[in-house]
Amino acid sequence: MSEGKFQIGLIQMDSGDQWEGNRKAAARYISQAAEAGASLVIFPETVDYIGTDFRGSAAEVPGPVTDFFREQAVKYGLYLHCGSITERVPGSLPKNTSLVFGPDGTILGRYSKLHLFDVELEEGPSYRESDDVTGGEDICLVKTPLCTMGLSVCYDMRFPELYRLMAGHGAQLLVNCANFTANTGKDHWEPLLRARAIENTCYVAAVGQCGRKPKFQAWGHTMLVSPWGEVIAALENEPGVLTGEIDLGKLEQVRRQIPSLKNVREDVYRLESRRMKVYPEVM
Ligand SMILES: O=C([O-])CC(=O)C(=O)O
Repeated sequence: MSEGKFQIGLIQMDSGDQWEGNRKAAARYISQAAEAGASLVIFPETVDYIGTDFRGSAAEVPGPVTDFFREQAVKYGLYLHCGSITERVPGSLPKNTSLVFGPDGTILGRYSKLHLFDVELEEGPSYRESDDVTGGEDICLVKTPLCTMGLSVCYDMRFPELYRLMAGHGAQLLVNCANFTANTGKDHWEPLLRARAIENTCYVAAVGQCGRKPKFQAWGHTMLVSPWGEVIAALENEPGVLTGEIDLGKLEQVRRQIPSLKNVREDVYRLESRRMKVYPEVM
């Protein structure tokens, strides 16, 4: 790995309702990503379970499911974002929670999906994620020796203020782990990802679920986008590993050309975060 450059491995999964099968697939893909030289591996949303009983499947975080990911991070000596897990929350609905592990197994960051997918589509079912899940409370930035990551999950992608806040606080890589619907994804997925990359001059790593889910067809199309907005690499709708290079030198080059993060008119308008957590926690 040369200065400011590293390989990232994005793992597109077709998770079902059996953790054992999902775990075996995850183990296989992570070994492929490590073999391809990835220093950071990222999984998609609800990696451990996709079925009809999210509440029943909820697990402790950290707990046995996330222990698997921690062990894999240590085994291969890499940074690992576990996608998200349905987190059991005593006395409340579960949360949709991500953990980031360091190569020594330390938890470096924790984020729960803020925006819940409560929508009515004309040509498709309606979704009420808030019937099953409760939203998180904090924005999450994770500083690692590789880069600074801003975390998000799926529908969060439609809320540009979240990403601008994370970029304004130092994010270089905006991560979205998703289980996007094909109905919306065919028109919205790529434009949203490229817009978040361009407007924030950040890399975007968006890691999807693929295949048929109980309520919808998942869109897949895991994608790595450059700070200039180019699609560096993408998958279609099969499970697998997408690898690509993150080059912070290129990011700086784009920011020198288009310093939009600096050209903000704070005298006219201002975005404010009430709850920003920066990991390792310094605030
Ligand atoms: O499932 C989600 O959270 C988001 C999604 O498909 C969309 O925004 O179209």
